[in-house]
Amino acid sequence: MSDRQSPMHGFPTLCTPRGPVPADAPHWNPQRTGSMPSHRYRSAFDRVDIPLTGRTWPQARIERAPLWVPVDLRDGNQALAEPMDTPRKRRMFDLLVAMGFKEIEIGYPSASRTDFGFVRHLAGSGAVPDDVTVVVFTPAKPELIDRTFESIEGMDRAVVHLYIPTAPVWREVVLGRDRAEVHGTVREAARQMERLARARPGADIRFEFSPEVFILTEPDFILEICNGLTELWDASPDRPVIHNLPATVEIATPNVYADQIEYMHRHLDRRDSVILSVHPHNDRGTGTACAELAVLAGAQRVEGCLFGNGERTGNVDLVNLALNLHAQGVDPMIDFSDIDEIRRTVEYCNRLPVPPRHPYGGDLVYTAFSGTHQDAISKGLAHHARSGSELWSVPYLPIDPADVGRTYEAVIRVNSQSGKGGIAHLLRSNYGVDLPARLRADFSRTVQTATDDSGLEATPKDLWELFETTYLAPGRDGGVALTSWSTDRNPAGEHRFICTLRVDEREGDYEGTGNGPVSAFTRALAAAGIEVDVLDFTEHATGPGQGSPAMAYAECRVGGQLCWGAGQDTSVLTASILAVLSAVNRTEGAYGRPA
Ligand SMILES: CC(=O)SCCNC(=O)CCNC(=O)[C@H](O)C(C)(C)COP(=O)(O)OP(=O)(O)OC[C@H]1O[C@@H](n2cnc3c(N)ncnc32)[C@H](O)[C@@H]1OP(=O)(O)O
Ligand SMILES: CC(C)C(=O)C(=O)O
Repeated sequence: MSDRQSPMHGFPTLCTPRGPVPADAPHWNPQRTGSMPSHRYRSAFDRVDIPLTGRTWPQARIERAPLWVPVDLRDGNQALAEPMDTPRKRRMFDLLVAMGFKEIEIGYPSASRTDFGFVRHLAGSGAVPDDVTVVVFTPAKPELIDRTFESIEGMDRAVVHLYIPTAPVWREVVLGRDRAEVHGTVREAARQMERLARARPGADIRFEFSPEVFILTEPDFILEICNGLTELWDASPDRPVIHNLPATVEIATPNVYADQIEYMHRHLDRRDSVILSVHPHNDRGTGTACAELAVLAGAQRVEGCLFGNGERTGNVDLVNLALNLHAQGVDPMIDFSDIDEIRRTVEYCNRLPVPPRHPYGGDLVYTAFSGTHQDAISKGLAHHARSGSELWSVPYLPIDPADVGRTYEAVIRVNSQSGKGGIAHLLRSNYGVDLPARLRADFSRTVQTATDDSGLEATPKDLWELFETTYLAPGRDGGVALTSWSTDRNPAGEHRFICTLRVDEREGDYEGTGNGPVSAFTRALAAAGIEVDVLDFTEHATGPGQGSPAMAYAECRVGGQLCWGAGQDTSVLTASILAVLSAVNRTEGAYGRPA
């Protein structure tokens, strides 16, 4: 293909390996330009410098779950208009324990009486299992560090989490201190923590440090402070320090965060004595990607919140992250077997709703409305059931909804975008009604007209009622009705159908013979002047056991027109007769239905 014929002809690439598109690059995009004041912002590459060469994270794979640390009770809580009270905090804490989290940040005890009170409540309640460690958060202020240690008095174990702003704008504008002064404050705070911990020889108190807005801080300054703390706290493999590197406010594409984490992973001292932790937020909507790439780059611990609550657009969503691993065949080490109960508890504690499209937990995430998706899911589920394989590969469903306690009922829902596959699936799974292939197409036209008219979703009950009025009712009370009937069979095997038929209010007695009761019935109809050919006929039981009603379907040619009918009865023969009668009565312009 010559360059001229290429569909890409005239479209310059939008990025270069080293920087932005040159200013003199041709304008190719026909949309309106210059309507947004984008010149007021700088590229992340002009704000951060990462001296990483030979990055390895793009080739890595996540093979084990990192240590997940929920911060719902601290970072999540500080973002709520109405912070959690002690009962709500306790509900959240108990949920996190029940799900299997082993390290849980429980608050900022020096911030408020409520936070302090909750830590004291946990200290005295016996609610912290032996294999769970709580984390308490403190700024680098002496009186607040004292108060933080007061809050954990009597606890066997805890992580005390120190933070300080380190990024240039925060140093200069918020703290009003230079690098040396910030470093000095951190060291003072760290020494105080060490003293206070040493004064409690019976307790296992470990330390965590977060340089706030790590992603905007000079890498050499981060290393200076973190390596200084590793030494000062004398971290060892038995008593590692946690260095938590937050993307406090996301500013760049996730690959940039990955580079920043890999750089730290390679340059932090006493690496075997450091737990490298990350704390992404979601300002660009890429918190999950940042956390995943950070783990590829060497992070071992991830802080986040359930369903992504947290400051502004939220902390990274631990449900999303952990179930992403599950969907890749990696055990997330957290129990999501009743995701709806988890969601209800989180909604109660945060007083915030989880949106219906939220990954893995939203109301609609295992639901298909559109016809082709429904068809594929329905076939996929049936294939999966037949195959007996444990491996999940059902189209459009990244995980088995049953893994998170969802049923298949909500997977397929019908509206005007739906097709015959989904409709048939709902009738089969809810009512045991297994429509023959051509009847599916016939009925789906009726459903589409109804849902187009109403603009609403049709529930399985709505579908059943529509099926009943469309196919079953005409067999029972149409223009042609059976007042009474009986069948018998002579010794030669020939069937006889004897009946009283009411045709348009006139009653008469008729009889027909054939090689089966249904063909004998069509002869009786012919005797009454109604010409019927049965072209296709099927029947099945609608449930297990002898008493379950039978459903029969008949595709008939009635006076030259093709028409489907259906009948239901505990007797297969009665269901079959009703199906033929339904087709007769459904024929346009014939015996009741207007043309
Ligand atoms: C990114 C994060 O999530 S950080 C955590 C943020 N969380 C919260 O703020 C929730 C709880 N906080 C609070 O309840 C209050 O901020 C308190 C009680 C802790 C402190 O309240 P106040 O004493 O009124 O101070 P205020 O909230 O205005 O804090 C700002 C002061 O702390 C300083 N500061 C901010 N962070 C830190 C820190 N990590 N270490 C030391 N000083 C800090 C600021 O420079 C400012 O100092 P200044 O008063 O000398 O200008
Ligand atoms: C201080 C840290 C842990 C934090 O909450 C953040 O940066 O978002």
